[in-house]
Amino acid sequence: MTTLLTGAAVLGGEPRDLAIEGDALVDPSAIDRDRAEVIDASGLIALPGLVDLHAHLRQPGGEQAETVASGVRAAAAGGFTCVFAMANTNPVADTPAVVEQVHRLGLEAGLATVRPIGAVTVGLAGERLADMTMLARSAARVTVFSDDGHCVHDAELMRRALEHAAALDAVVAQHAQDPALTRGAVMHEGPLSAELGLGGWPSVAEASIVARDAMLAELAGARLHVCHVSTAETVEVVRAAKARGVRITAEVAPHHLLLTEDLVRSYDARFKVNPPLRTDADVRALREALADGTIDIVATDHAPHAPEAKLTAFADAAFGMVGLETALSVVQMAMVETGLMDWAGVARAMSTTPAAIGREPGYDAPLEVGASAHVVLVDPAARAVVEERHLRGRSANSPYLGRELPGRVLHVWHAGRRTLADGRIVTEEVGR
Ligand SMILES: NC(=O)N[C@@H](CC(=O)O)C(=O)O
Ligand SMILES: [Zn+2]
Ligand SMILES: [Zn+2]
Repeated sequence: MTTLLTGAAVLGGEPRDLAIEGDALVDPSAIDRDRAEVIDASGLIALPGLVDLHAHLRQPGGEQAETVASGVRAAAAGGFTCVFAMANTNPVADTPAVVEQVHRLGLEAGLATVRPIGAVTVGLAGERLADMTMLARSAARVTVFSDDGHCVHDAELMRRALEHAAALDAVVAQHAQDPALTRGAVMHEGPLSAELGLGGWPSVAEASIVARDAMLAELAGARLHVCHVSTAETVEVVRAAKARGVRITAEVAPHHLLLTEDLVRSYDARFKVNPPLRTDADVRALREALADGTIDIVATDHAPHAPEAKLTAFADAAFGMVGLETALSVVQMAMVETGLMDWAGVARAMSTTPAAIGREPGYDAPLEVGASAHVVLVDPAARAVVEERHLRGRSANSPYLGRELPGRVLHVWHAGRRTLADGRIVTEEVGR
């Protein structure tokens, strides 16, 4: 079966045709056009399948909020063809049994590749290292390790984790949050937290851990990845570490590129996230850092929560927001429509580079003939108010409900198989 996509602006550039045959992109001039399914892609932008290095799929243990199967539906709806699943499940993904279970659930669900992230420490307790070598050598071939949700706070443990990771060509993804500086913290620390009477999370609690970890990574000769950078101070630390030649990469979550702390005035727990929404100055610094490459990638930190976890007082509610379905639209709004980044830059930040960090093959030659057919067609001119029915995962804790966002993901192919058609999930994929 051959599919011909005609006239798409490939990576936002000049319109040309793309052809998908089997699991690969082939030369459109070399196919039998009479036997191909033709999709008119004029006016649409073709991007490579998006890769999310940071999503919470909640299975095992949190199935009321999300499952691997529901998570990949949200992923496909958002244009993602590969999702790295965070380790803070119950049980924690600190053994081959758990990472292999998540990996297998991903294969059963289809729609996208699911790559389990392994825990750094047993039970995410920060006391002793998980058997990282066993996780890397398991059938799930773990390449990213993270205690996300918790900071690996003990410097000696972090040093050893980085040394193990270096030996495995893996990366440690740190949730940078000094626990002592953030006790009781539920929002950004500043005049607004004082006014609202809510515990404050100071920027230094993030930047200080990143500074320490950059030095440890340099010492270990290891790769360090910084999860969800949220402040201007952290951007400066990452910039300085890169200038020194430290092997450091960093991600920003879409919500930190668009939303600010004033939303917390509503006391609506949809706006409660860790790290918290920050200030306008932070948003500006994060956008500039993503545009200039100081921040390498966008990762969703998709964090679904059941309604009960959010329908409480702000201080008691769970941290986290869903983000797979809306990520590309938010990046279009914050980066492309502001002129800070072109679509080729978006493809780098949301596909090529996260795949390279996670050692996921098939994304290094986006949309070139011979490459794996991970393809997304986006209508950049569409605009829509986000409603619950647009969210395909199990949870609806989106900060964008009721807000208009640009862009619509229309079609997705994962390794040549259609996973989204006219914005609808192609369910034949499920169960293959
Ligand atoms: N981001 C969040 O606010 N929450 C995440 C944990 C995390 O990413 O730190 C979660 O697992 O719910
Ligand atoms: Zn985190
Ligand atoms: Zn997270």
